[in-house]
Amino acid sequence: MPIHDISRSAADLDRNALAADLGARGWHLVPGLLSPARCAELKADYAADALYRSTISMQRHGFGRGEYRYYRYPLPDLVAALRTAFYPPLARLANDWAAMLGRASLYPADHAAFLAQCALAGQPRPTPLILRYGAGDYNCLHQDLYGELHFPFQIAILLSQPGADFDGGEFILTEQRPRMQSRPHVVPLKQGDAVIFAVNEAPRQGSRGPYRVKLRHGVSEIRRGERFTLGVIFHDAG
Ligand SMILES: O=C(O)CCC(=O)C(=O)O
Ligand SMILES: [Fe+2]
Repeated sequence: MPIHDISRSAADLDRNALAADLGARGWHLVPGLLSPARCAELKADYAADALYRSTISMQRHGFGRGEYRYYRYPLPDLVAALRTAFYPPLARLANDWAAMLGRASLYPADHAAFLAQCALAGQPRPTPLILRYGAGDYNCLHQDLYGELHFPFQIAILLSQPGADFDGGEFILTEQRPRMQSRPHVVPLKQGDAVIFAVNEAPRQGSRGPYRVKLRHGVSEIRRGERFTLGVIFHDAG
């Protein structure tokens, strides 16, 4: 599968819009990152057991309702390409955020170096995953932290077509602001669109200096049909 267009999409990211969107609301939309054909291929491979290291029933864990599967190493080329290509521009912003939050610059320039840090920190297991929801399923608001070491941004790509393959199933993001009520976002995703969002916290500039907001994401109930998502998380798991 040719993957050069994934690198081009990452290189074409509008850095200013990325920083502005993530800073102001915690998410940035990348329309049409994956073609319908690629979405179809990823969905068809949901049944290919050899590709996955584990399968999680969300209901059993109290995470909601639905199922997801973690890919094993070596990742499918496309999934690996997404991580490799989108990491560098996001790492630059991650280091800017770390500075704003008063931390030392932590993230190396390329993803392989960051994965080596994860492995050294006892987090060697791959985290990219594919999620499948049917009617009545949903994903509770959560954060994908898999250990001490985490990268501040992740990507979710909608593989199904809203209105055709499924109804309902909106991608939801909430910002919990200190001593204030939480602010909800519904991210308008079409098939193949990607949302880049903050994993844990985001720095904000207040009138009395910088403060932090906590972010969580989830999916509202799928009312009809079947909905698949590809989740690209940059840190590995313990
Ligand atoms: O299905 C979705 O849109 C959300 C998936 C998710 O929680 C993730 O990619 O981390
Ligand atoms: Fe998630």
